[in-house]
Amino acid sequence: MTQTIRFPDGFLWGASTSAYQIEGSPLADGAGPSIWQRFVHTPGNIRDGDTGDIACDHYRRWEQDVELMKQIGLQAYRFSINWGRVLPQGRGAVNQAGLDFYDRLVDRLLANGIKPMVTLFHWDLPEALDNQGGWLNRDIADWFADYARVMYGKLDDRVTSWATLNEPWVVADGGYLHGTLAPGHRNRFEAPIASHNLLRAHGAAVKAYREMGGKHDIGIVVNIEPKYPATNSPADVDAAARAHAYMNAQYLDPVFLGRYPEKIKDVYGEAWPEWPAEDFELIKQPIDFVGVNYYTRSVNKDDALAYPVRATPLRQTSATYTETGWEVYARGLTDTLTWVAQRYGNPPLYITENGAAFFDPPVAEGGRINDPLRVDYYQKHLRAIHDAIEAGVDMRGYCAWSLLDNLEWAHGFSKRFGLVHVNFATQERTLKDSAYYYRELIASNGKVL
Ligand SMILES: OC[C@@H]1[C@@H](O)[C@H](O)[C@@H](O)c2[nH]c(CCc3ccccc3)c[n+]21
Repeated sequence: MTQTIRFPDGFLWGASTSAYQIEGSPLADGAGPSIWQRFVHTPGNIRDGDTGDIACDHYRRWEQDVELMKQIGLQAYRFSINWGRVLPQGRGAVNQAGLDFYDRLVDRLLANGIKPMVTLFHWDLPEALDNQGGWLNRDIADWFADYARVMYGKLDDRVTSWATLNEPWVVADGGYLHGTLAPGHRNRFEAPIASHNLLRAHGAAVKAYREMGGKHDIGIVVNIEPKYPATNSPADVDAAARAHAYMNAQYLDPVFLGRYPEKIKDVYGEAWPEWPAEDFELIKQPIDFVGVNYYTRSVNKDDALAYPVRATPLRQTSATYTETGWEVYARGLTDTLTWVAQRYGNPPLYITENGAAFFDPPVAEGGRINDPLRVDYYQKHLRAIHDAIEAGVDMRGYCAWSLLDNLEWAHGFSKRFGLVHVNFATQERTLKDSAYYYRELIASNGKVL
């Protein structure tokens, strides 16, 4: 007999997107290009040569998309601001049309009883700043704080949830170490510098918010993937510890503890710089919540050749895998949430992303899209969140990734995470079965689990 699951009163149910993945119109109405403009138009970087030139055409179809959110019954909508739409050169002159787009979107969300949850940076760095060194230039902390002040000034009278960064680990690892994401650098000496400056920029934006008298919530969004050792051999245990330090602790330790995990030096070796002490005073500005993006776990084996963590994830024979090659392992979410709670003093937590790409059947007669594997994924992971709540974790809300099928970065449009199917040829939207399931979940505050 499964017990009746109850989520806390006021638990917030939402869905997430990001600007470059859904908006399209990257240069419309005075917007300045981001580093993704050059990256996607460089042959070989994106599967099938897909780009964000149109994506979900959300820049023009945003009113229809808010209607979809209302149809699903979303209580919140997490989205990001395209920095270059608002500040075409990344600094200095404001592009009023860009600011107006987000202003109108926020008003329409609120008119529909949907809480806007704004992320200031979701990987689309203005090209003009990248031309000045981007995340490798220590001045970017000030550039980011200046941009943040523009957004606070325009929207803080209505936006009550701010996140500075989305997943600094992915930006450093993908953009500067492995080169799989914009700006496509492959340099083990650059990666820690970019990562550190991302955290400095986070701190500078939080400090700016407090200094302007901001009274709402501000936090950071990090991806966390729990790392389990393949065996209990010291070599594998240490490999998992290195992988954990690199992807997980490297970000929340500076923010909450004002220092990096000791293990990170073992990961980077000679590539790890010494940091000025005052940087940590900036990085560890008190925040109001942590956004956790959870998708999967990894089981790690010691592997001297696997740079930089010297650990290789092992495929789990009896597990289900998603289209992005991620194991479905909901227990890892409970473990992740209890780890964050215990290590950092039980801060308020939101799941800001959780979801899966599975092959979806074409739209059936009557417009139904049967996606049972995605429904199962959500059911398992929401039960795992409930287990964490029972263990005392301060869970405040959940945002599914994603509202819409969208541009899955280097995967192009080939990986569909949406609750809503998008026909990219016609831009027709169709709610998948998982959207109807999510609607029931929201309406019952999780009771249908
Ligand atoms: O891959 C699905 C989503 C992306 O579409 C989001 O933009 C991004 O925030 C996001 N992060 C993760 C987990 C971290 C990760 C990203 C890319 C590659 C491997 C792990 C998964 N996702």
